[in-house]
Amino acid sequence: MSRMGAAIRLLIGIAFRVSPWRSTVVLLLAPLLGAASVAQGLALQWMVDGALRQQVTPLTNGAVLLVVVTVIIHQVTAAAADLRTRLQQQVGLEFDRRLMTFFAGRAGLDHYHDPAFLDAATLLRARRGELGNAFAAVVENLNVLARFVAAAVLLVSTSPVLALLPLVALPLALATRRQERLVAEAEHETAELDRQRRDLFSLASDPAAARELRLYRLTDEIADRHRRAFAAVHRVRENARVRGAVAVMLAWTGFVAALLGGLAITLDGVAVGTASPGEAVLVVVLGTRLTTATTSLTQLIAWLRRSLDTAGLYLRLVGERTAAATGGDRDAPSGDIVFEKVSFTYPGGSSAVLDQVDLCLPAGATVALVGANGAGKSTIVALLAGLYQPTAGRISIGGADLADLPLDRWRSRITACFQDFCQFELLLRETVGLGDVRALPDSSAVATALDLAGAQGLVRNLPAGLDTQLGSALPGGVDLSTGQWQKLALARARMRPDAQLVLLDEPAASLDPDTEAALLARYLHPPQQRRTTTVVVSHRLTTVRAADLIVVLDGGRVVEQGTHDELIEQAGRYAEMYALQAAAYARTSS
Ligand SMILES: Nc1ncnc2c1ncn2[C@@H]1O[C@H](COP(=O)(O)OP(=O)(O)OP(=O)(O)O)[C@@H](O)[C@H]1O
Repeated sequence: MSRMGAAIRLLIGIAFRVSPWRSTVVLLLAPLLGAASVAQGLALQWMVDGALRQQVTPLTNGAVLLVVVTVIIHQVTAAAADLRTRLQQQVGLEFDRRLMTFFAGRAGLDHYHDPAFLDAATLLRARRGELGNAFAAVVENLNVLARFVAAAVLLVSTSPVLALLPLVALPLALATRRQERLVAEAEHETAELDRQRRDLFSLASDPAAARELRLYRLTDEIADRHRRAFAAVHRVRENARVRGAVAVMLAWTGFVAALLGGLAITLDGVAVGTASPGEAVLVVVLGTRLTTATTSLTQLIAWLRRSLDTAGLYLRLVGERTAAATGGDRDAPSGDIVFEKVSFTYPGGSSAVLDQVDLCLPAGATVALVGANGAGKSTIVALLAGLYQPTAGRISIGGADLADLPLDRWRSRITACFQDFCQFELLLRETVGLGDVRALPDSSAVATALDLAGAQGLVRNLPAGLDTQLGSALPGGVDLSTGQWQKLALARARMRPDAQLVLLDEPAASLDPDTEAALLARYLHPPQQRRTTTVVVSHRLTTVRAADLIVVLDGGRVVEQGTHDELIEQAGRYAEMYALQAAAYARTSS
């Protein structure tokens, strides 16, 4: 109940924040309209009794009341619905804004490893449209509640026994509530399977997978898995719906029986003269109203419950995981970046992928991280970017613990080209300029960044130069090769020329050898600029041999480090890998 209360408070709070006056009007009008509709029954009672007793005053009063109430209800309902729809959209928009900030604004990536988070996030993404409607559900329920109360009050004035009639709706409401709860539980229970089903759908419709799906003829296999996942999800959810429906049906039977009983009592009263024919009309009208109100109530309660469940999901997801504090304005001091006994296990992982790493990245140096697949190179890059926190040990920058530095400030001092860089399908100038949002409108900064990344030639060949729309799915959009996208990602990383730390994770994986050589020459033999520390992850040892420091990782440990010459001299792991690569290169080029 307290969760429901919190969800209602959240919805009403947001509505008042986005539009106080609309919220006030909508929340006041809903119960007023509900109560006013019952007055139509009263008007009919006056008219019938007035006509039978041949009294003009009650007849006229009844007629006037009926006309006025009907017109007011009609006009005001239309206006209130308009206001409510607009408010509903505003509330939905506010939830979308909050969710985007929540998902994209979280400091690290830990939550993406948490299955419970992923399930809740998938459910919330799929049902987020309901958050705006949830406010409407609250309003409509207020309206129906007012109709019930007003009907009960009027029925008491006729016969106290009849006042019990609205109470018969209670089991119906409870049964409907139970059905919704069962369905919601089934949805939570099957959330993971449903997420897998959606992933399969995305896989089948994702252009990135299109080639392999066709080549390996996987479409049927994927469709089959999707169908099986759907059937399993549907079975559980349908089962819950049917179990709930049985109770709802029984409650309806009870309600209809009570309604007929109430009518019989009143008609009996008319027959023996203890009730007027007008009162019988009132009971018929209110009984009909009660039936329609109950029908709406069952639907509305279902709607309300589901909406509140979605709002509760939002509260659980967002409320319990407030974004890590990134406040403060302390910059990282300049100086060496030092790993002291750093160990790391991915959230939910069972074994350490970095094991007591001791490492010094000298300020201003270019450091190459090399090693076999899975050695831990990208994990070191992720820790340096503050995307994860070490499980043990500490990373310091110029002596200051990275864990104590405001993450936003630290991130503003670094720049990166990640292994799985993002293909922002925007105007080319924006795709690059996003590397420093403040400089986004600055064409010369974008041009310099492109130049530094060796991507000016690419821009010259595009129809609208910097203003070319990227992404073939967009009208007039141009798609690029993976290597060209990578050049733009590298240019993006050049938008912060005064960065303290540059992270390049396989920056040349998609580049041709000439471009790669030219690119790495810029990083490995930087001009006078020695304030920037550069970390390059690469498998191509011939291209990183000029680095100031080469760090060899194996199984999450640093096994060797030194300059190229020193490592060759040591005749260890690096020398062995280097010799193998050089021999392979000599074979392929001869
Ligand atoms: N997101 C993740 N969740 C869980 N484990 C991960 C994740 N990313 C990497 N790992 C594990 O951490 C280990 C180190 O991975 P990492 O990506 O750092 O290696 P790498 O040296 O960069 O490899 P590669 O050369 O293949 O890019 C691997 O064993 C991998 O299975």
